[in-house]
Amino acid sequence: MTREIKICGLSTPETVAAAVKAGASHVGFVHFEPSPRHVSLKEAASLRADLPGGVKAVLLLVNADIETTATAVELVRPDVIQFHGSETPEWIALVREKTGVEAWRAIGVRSAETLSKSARYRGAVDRLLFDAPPPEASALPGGNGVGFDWRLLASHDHAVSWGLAGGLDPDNVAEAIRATGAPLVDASSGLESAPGVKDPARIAAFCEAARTAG
Ligand SMILES: O=C(O)c1ccccc1NCC(=O)[C@H](O)[C@H](O)COP(=O)(O)O
Repeated sequence: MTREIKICGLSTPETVAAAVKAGASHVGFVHFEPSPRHVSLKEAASLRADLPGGVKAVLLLVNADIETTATAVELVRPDVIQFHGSETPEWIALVREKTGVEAWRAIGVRSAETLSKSARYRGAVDRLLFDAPPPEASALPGGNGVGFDWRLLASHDHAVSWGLAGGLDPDNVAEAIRATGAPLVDASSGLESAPGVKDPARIAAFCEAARTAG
């Protein structure tokens, strides 16, 4: 199995190029103004335009309304929309049907019950991204550099394609893969030298560690 690697929260051509060079299968662009990784739709479109064919563009939206979602798809032409708020299966299924764009839903994993309840997205999404929940009410919905108990995933019967996120970095990603068997890994803040500032060396190290994990 070729493990997929998503580098999220990219905002410059140089770091997008670093992710591509490192072998990322997906690059993520966050369109959510409170995030230090926020990019405008025009910036996301420009970054996306330079991607080679084999690397997919993931646009991160958080409870975006229909106008923003439609404009985002028209401008950015993402390969994937990652819904990272409280979006329902019905909403995601509607957007997916109307736009034809692959749909992921991030799930903040608090317990085994969270995982079992995520089955309600089956048929509405193409992938679930299991992430840590926001550490406190004031935190961002994602990109917090926080992990969760990977053991919950080891015993979960996955009904939907999935990926692992939350506090991953070059030093722990191999262990995360060994512990969960994740077919896709996703990282953001653990690859930064400062909030929103991606470090090309950490991107390369993360991709290498993920690629060579057992
Ligand atoms: O990265 C952000 O700033 C962000 C803000 C709002 C919603 C989602 C966000 N990131 C989504 C991702 O897919 C992150 O890669 C994921 O949450 C893992 O982040 P990290 O724990 O920092 O690696």
